[in-house]
Order: sequence, then C-alpha cells, then structure tokens
Amino acid sequence: MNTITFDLAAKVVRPRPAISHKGTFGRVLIIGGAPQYGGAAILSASAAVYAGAGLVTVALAATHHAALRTRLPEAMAITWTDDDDVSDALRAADVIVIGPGLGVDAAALAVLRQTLAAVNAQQTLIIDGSAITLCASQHLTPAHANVVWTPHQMEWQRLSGLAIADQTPAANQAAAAELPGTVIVKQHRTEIFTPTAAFVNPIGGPELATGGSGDTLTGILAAFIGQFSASAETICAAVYTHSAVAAAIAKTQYVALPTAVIAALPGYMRQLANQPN
Ligand SMILES: NC(=O)C1=CN([C@@H]2O[C@H](COP(=O)(O)OP(=O)(O)OC[C@H]3O[C@@H](n4cnc5c(N)ncnc54)[C@H](O)[C@@H]3O)[C@@H](O)[C@H]2O)[C@@H](O)CC1
Ligand SMILES: Nc1ncnc2c1ncn2[C@@H]1O[C@H](COP(=O)(O)OP(=O)(O)O)[C@@H](O)[C@H]1O
Ligand SMILES: [Mg+2]
Repeated sequence: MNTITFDLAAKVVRPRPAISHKGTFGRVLIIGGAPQYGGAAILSASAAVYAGAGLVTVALAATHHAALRTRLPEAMAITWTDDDDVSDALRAADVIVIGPGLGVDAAALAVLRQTLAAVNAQQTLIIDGSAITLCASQHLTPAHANVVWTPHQMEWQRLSGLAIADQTPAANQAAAAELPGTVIVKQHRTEIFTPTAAFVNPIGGPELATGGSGDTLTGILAAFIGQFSASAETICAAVYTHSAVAAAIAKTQYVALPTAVIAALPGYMRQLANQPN
C-alpha cells in the first residue's frame, strides 16, 4: 500500500492559470437530496463550490430548492424527478456525483438508472451513499470506466459481500478489482484501490465522525477531478485534503463539522498551492 502524503496533495493542487474562466474548472452535477435528506446534497454541493469547482448544479427534491439557494447561491438547482432537466444536466457535466441523500425509493432508483445509462467515457461518475446501496441491491454496475465508488464500511459490505470484520486490505483490494474504476473504502484509515495501485490515507480522526462528512468528501472529489484530472493522484489528494482540513480544525475544536470543513477548504488549498513544486 502506498501512503498518501502532503507532498502528493501539494503536487495536485497548483496555482490557477491566469487565463481561465469558470468553464476551465469543471462542471459538476450532484444528484441526491430526497425530501428527508436535503442536507446531504447541499453539503456535497457546498464542498464542491468551496473546493473550487467552476460550475455546480444540484438535482434535488423541489422542497429543498429554497434552502439550497439560501445556503449556497453559487449553485444552480433542478428537480431530480424532472427527466428532461436531469438529462440536459447529465449531458453538460464533466463530473457527476450520485447518492448523497438520494434515498432508496422508486424515484431514487429511476434517476440512478437514468444516470448510469447517460454517462459517457469523457465523464467521471462518483457513486456514493444510497446509490451504492441501490447498485448493490439491484445488481447495477456502470458500463463505462471512469467511476469512483465511495462506500463506508457498511456500504462496502453491501457492495462487496465482505462482512466488516473480513474487510482486510487484501480482501478489499480483491473485491475492488471486480468493480469498474476506483474504490475508496472509507473508515478510520481510508483505503483507495485503483485498477493498478492501492493507497492508504494516514490522517483524519474521530472529529470526522459526524453525519455529512462523507457527503462533504464527494464534493471535494468532484471539484478536484473537475479542476485537476481524473487521476489516482487527484483522488488521493482529495481524500487527504478532506482529512487534513478536519485535523487542523480538531486542534482547537472537539468535532470538525462538515460546514466548518467546507469553510476551511479554500484556505487549505491556498496553502497547498503555495508549496514550491
Ligand atoms: N444531512 C443529511 O441529509 C444526511 C444524509 N445522509 C444520507 O443518508 C443516507 C443513508 O446513509 P447512512 O450512511 O446514514 O446509512 P447506512 O444504513 O448506509 O449506513 C449507516 C450505518 O452503517 C454503520 N457503519 C459501520 N461502519 C461504518 C463506517 N466505517 N462508516 C460509517 N458508517 C458505518 C453505522 O453505524 C450506521 O449504523 C445516504 O443517502 C446518505 O447520503 C447521511 O449522509 C447523513 C447526513
Ligand atoms: N474515526 C474516524 N477517523 C477517520 N475518519 C473518519 C472517522 N469517522 C468518520 N471518518 C470519515 O468521515 C467520512 C464519513 O463518511 P460517511 O459515513 O459516508 O458520512 P455521511 O454519509 O454521513 O456523510 C469518511 O470520509 C470517513 O473516513
Ligand atoms: Mg455517506
């Protein structure tokens, strides 16, 4: 296993090119936010905006539109059950996140099927939360290769069939190899399995054990992939940045709330970009 380092994150997060515009830094679409889980989609979208995504659209239940506009005026809102709007947004996106607060009902399954059918090989699809649970229960696998799965251990148990007690690095790597793309097994020391390599994140702690921390990670991943590339290094840098920001907050705060992690992202990314090459 390779250990992710600060230097790797600083290699990925570089100063922005002067000649640029919002289209340069990635179009991110987040699909989630069922009526009972609006916060998850709003946290994911907030993390994407604060981690530098150029344009962020959120497909969520209509009941959350006002909350999204109030909390995050930088984001655009569409309704997750509006097939035409979702279809247009899927076409326009560079990076798609599906799952934060999606739920597992018929509407959630419908938009998941629509997404899996629409994505193309130029796009990256990040599959999180309820979308992982649905892929496991419905035996759905995306056909194209640019996929990043972000299960926590219980979701990984559903997706891989490995009981949590049996989730050793070797067993996780073997199970990840059966899936297309990259798998991030989220836990105290998160493991990342690409088709050719394995990494472990050496930082992060229980200050992150708050609902919404994983939703926040999806937004950081989407923003990093949209700005930098869809490489293994970029994915590792996103995981590291999430934990490093929380660890910095934990020096003075008992918990690192997702909203606090999100607010601290631009400052931490500035620090990374200030490092000499
Ligand atoms: N504010 C919101 O709207 C929130 C919505 N959420 C959404 O709620 C839906 C259900 O997701 P949940 O994850 O809560 O439910 P799940 O049923 O998928 O998993 C939660 C259970 O897994 C157990 N578990 C075991 N090992 C774990 C590990 N390493 N990390 C995390 N949990 C572990 C937990 O104790 C818990 O009982 C998802 O769509 C999710 O995105 C959550 O993200 C929480 C915040
Ligand atoms: N004790 C811990 N040590 C390190 N990281 C943790 C700890 N608890 C939670 N995390 C991190 O917080 C995130 C939780 O993700 P997840 O369970 O999907 O949250 P949610 O779905 O509530 O947003 C993961 O990135 C995980 O690695
Ligand atoms: Mg989660």
